[in-house]
Amino acid sequence: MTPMFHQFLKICMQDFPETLEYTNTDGNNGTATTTVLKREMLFIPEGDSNSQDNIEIPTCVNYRLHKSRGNHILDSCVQLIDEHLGAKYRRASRTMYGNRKPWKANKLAEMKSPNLVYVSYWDNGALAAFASFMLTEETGLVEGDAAHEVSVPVIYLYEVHVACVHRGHGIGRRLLERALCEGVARHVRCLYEEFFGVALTVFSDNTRARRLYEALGFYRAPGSPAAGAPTTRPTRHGGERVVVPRDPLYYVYCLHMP
Ligand SMILES: CC(=O)SCCNC(=O)CCNC(=O)[C@H](O)C(C)(C)COP(=O)(O)OP(=O)(O)OC[C@H]1O[C@@H](n2cnc3c(N)ncnc32)[C@H](O)[C@@H]1OP(=O)(O)O
Repeated sequence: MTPMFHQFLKICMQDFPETLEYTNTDGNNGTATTTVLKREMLFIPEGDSNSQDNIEIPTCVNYRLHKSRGNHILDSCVQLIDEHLGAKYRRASRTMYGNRKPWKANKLAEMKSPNLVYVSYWDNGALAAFASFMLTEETGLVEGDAAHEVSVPVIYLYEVHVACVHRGHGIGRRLLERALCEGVARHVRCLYEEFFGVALTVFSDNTRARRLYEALGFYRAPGSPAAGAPTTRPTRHGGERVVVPRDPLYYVYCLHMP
């Protein structure tokens, strides 16, 4: 494990709260109930279980050393992704991953990429929410870089999901805004002069998630896929028809934190 990754994990443990709470008030009788979600963190280390770099980090599950717990967390995460976006992934898998394997096999392989960090929150043993991300390098984010070749250090958000029963209580916003952007990314910014900020990929038709990202200041990255400009085509009767190109499958969003 590199000292940088170790430091990154420490920052994540500091900035993501150990519990998340929200209160629900019953509209009929005014009774308030508080739900407390408990944090569990997981990271995917580089190398195998025999690697000397494989160290125990208190309160953060090392996937290679605790495979059974790690697989339980990953399986719960992929199940939540399936509930929320399974239909989209089924349609898009071949284009996104360039093979004919079932999307879940592709997704699980991606989810085990070294240096991914998972921050999950649990409600009595059931996964309530999670975010997964990686400190990595990415191109296509820098304005004015016409060839989209400049590579910058960035926190890439792979997934953020809140189970339906826990939605609309500010959990998504708290995880992204307070913990990831104002917390982790700001702290990483202090370590890295050239650190860019946060980036992510979102299906273009996922309007709810896009609205949340845009509300937090994310914008379409310069190198993101984009719909082309509308064009006109002559009709058989000598008129003109406007052709509006379809949205791309996904957009890349980013948040620059100078
Ligand atoms: C990189 C990626 O992972 S892209 C994929 C993103 N994830 C998904 O699409 C999975 C399915 N969706 C979800 O899990 C959730 O809806 C999330 C993560 C997008 C948002 O989580 P929530 O905890 O519900 O969000 P939260 O309560 O913080 O509300 C955030 C915003 O969503 C909007 N919102 C909240 N409730 C609703 C609702 N019922 N209908 C529409 N919009 C709503 C509001 O605009 C809110 O903004 P505000 O904070 O200014 O009021």
